[in-house]
Amino acid sequence: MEAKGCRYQFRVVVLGDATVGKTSLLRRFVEGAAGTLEPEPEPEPEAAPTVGVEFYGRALQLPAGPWVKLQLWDTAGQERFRCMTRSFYRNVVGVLLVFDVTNRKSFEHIPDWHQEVMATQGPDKAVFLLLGHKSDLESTRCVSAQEAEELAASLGMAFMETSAKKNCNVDQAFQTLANAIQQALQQGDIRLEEDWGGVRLIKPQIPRLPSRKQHAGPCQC
Ligand SMILES: Nc1nc2c(ncn2[C@@H]2O[C@H](COP(=O)(O)OP(=O)(O)OP(=O)(O)O)[C@@H](O)[C@H]2O)c(=O)[nH]1
Repeated sequence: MEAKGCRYQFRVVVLGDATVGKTSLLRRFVEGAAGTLEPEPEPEPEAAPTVGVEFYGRALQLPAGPWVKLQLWDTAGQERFRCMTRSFYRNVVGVLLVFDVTNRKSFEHIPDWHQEVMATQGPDKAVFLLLGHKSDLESTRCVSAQEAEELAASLGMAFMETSAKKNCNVDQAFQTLANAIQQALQQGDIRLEEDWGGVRLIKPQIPRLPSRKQHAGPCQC
């Protein structure tokens, strides 16, 4: 992950039901940055379910100027891993809540995911963004953008639609979340705290000058 020149590290968790596309979204975002020659690589059709938590990273430049390092935690959507994934909620500043626009149940579970994080973190610690994923599957869609927007508004967050398959809005989603975190920091809604890993300030590395021989000054004898 590019760290040079980064001023902050934001820790972000991606949550949502199994198979909504969390891993594909993250991979698209991270691998997109590596400059692949294929403009539209297909998400792996037989993508294996995430076991526990996996980590990704990418640096982003904020419109205000500074670079941020995004540390991204991909969680397993399956219920049997919930105990493990829950332990990661406290130390995040950003949460992407993902549902699949063709899977009604995954949309209905969004308030539960939101509540899980709130119960661990308390209010005002994290910035949330709701994502309706697989927007390329228009013919089998069963959640409209309007009702998703209404849910997002009722939970106090923004909403976007994404597709890893078509590479639609993927970078924009992470950029939107990072900008909102930066604004919350600037306005003092989120504060840096020593024992909290959500936001870390990255101190610029000052190059060490070669040590010079110490002169003891004029001889005293
Ligand atoms: N059509 C379409 N399919 C997608 C998209 N993103 C992911 N998929 C497919 O959805 C399935 C599940 O994707 P994953 O990324 O493994 O989903 P997940 O949410 O990480 O799943 P868990 O690890 O079990 O929680 C795979 O078959 C992907 O190829 C997308 O944008 N469009």
